[in-house]
Amino acid sequence: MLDEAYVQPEPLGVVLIIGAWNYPFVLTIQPLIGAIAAGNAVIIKPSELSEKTAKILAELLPQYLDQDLYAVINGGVKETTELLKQRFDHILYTGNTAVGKIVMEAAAKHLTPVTLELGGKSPCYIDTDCDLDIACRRITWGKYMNCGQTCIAPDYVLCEPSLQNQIVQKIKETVKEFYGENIKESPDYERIINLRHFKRILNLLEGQKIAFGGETDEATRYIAPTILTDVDPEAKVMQEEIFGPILPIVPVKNADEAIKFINSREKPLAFYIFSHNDKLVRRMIDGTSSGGVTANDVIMHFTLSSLPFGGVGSSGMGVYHGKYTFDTFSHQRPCLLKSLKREGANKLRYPPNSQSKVDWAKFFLLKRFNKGKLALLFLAFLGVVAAVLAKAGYY
Ligand SMILES: NC(=O)C1=CN([C@@H]2O[C@H](COP(=O)(O)OP(=O)(O)OC[C@H]3O[C@@H](n4cnc5c(N)ncnc54)[C@H](O)[C@@H]3O)[C@@H](O)[C@H]2O)C=CC1
Ligand SMILES: CCCCCCCCCCCC(=O)O
Repeated sequence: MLDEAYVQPEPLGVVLIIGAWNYPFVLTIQPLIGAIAAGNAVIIKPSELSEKTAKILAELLPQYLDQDLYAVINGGVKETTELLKQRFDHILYTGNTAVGKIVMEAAAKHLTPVTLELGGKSPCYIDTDCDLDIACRRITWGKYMNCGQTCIAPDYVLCEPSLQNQIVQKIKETVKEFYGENIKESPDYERIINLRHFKRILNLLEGQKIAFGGETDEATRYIAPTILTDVDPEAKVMQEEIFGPILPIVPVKNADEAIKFINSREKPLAFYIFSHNDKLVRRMIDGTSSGGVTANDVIMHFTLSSLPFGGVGSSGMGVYHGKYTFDTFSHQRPCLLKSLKREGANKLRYPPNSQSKVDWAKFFLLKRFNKGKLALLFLAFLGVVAAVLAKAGYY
């Protein structure tokens, strides 16, 4: 009661931020802002795949930030491997799970804490009690934005079989509304980052029932917005994160089967539920685990700086965004400031021990938690009297 207790955040030291290519600016600058706010020095390693952004970051940042404290290092696997041999005070890595393990292993050698922003297959459940027009419009936006190369894009849809054809029809109409008759010509429809990823995504289409889309062009790395129906949970397209504009629909009997389906797989980065039924939404949230959730929309939880963003299990560890970025890059140092006075009150914890000391300790430490409201009030009153007496110098 008479001491001062507080938490003082302190900078960790030197932070390494390793970014990914799909949103190359935001995925480096957003953590950088929090790391600076928390008082750290930072090394940024942008993705070599988005080479133009990497180059611009290396050109621009030194013009605005102290070069001794904030450095941009560009390079690929060789350079990053070399960087990871150094001792950092925190590493925030965004990218695929396999490399996440490499980063964590390298960090472990120096006991460096890590935040791993990884990926996964984010499911999207559409309930029968739902405004399908709105649901499909929002899903179309979140799935085909950046050509499906978004870590929290809805990876696949789970719904009752009766909804499948309606969903295909409505997404088809929305694609036309968003990108026009000739999607290839739309300035709003992107391309796949490189040939390796283009071929990887094409490979996922093999043997699948294409209900919409499916057109591709290797020369421009174009893959049309595509929907697959009646997808077998064992199919290749259901084994890895798609990270491209392909939306498989896996029919399930009901919400319970959807929950079981989700829980039988690795924990996803995001989970989306579309339903008018609030109870069902809560039940599905309670019955599953994922990095984050948005109900009746997709992607949007990422945009709230009041919410922590991050994965769980194989979709990552640790969180950032808003104040959470500051916390991630700080040590929360608990401080208790006592005075050298009032030594009498401390006798209770010093030897020699006695039953009466134990009884008093129990009274102060344990019993107060078991008291009713009146007793608590009385204890609070006693506390105030004790404090006043102590202040007045009687203690
Ligand atoms: N949780 C999140 O916030 C986000 C997660 N992602 C996930 O990232 C994945 C896509 O990114 P990637 O293709 O991995 O991006 P990437 O190929 O750009 O790699 C990410 C970073 O890891 C570095 N790297 C690659 N191989 C390495 C190695 N062997 N050793 C050390 N460093 C290495 C790269 O230089 C790059 O800076 C998807 O799974 C996606 O879901 C993407 C964006 C956001
Ligand atoms: C108001 C609309 C704002 C849309 C922002 C979308 C940002 C998506 C970033 C997803 C994260 C990622 O894949 O790296």
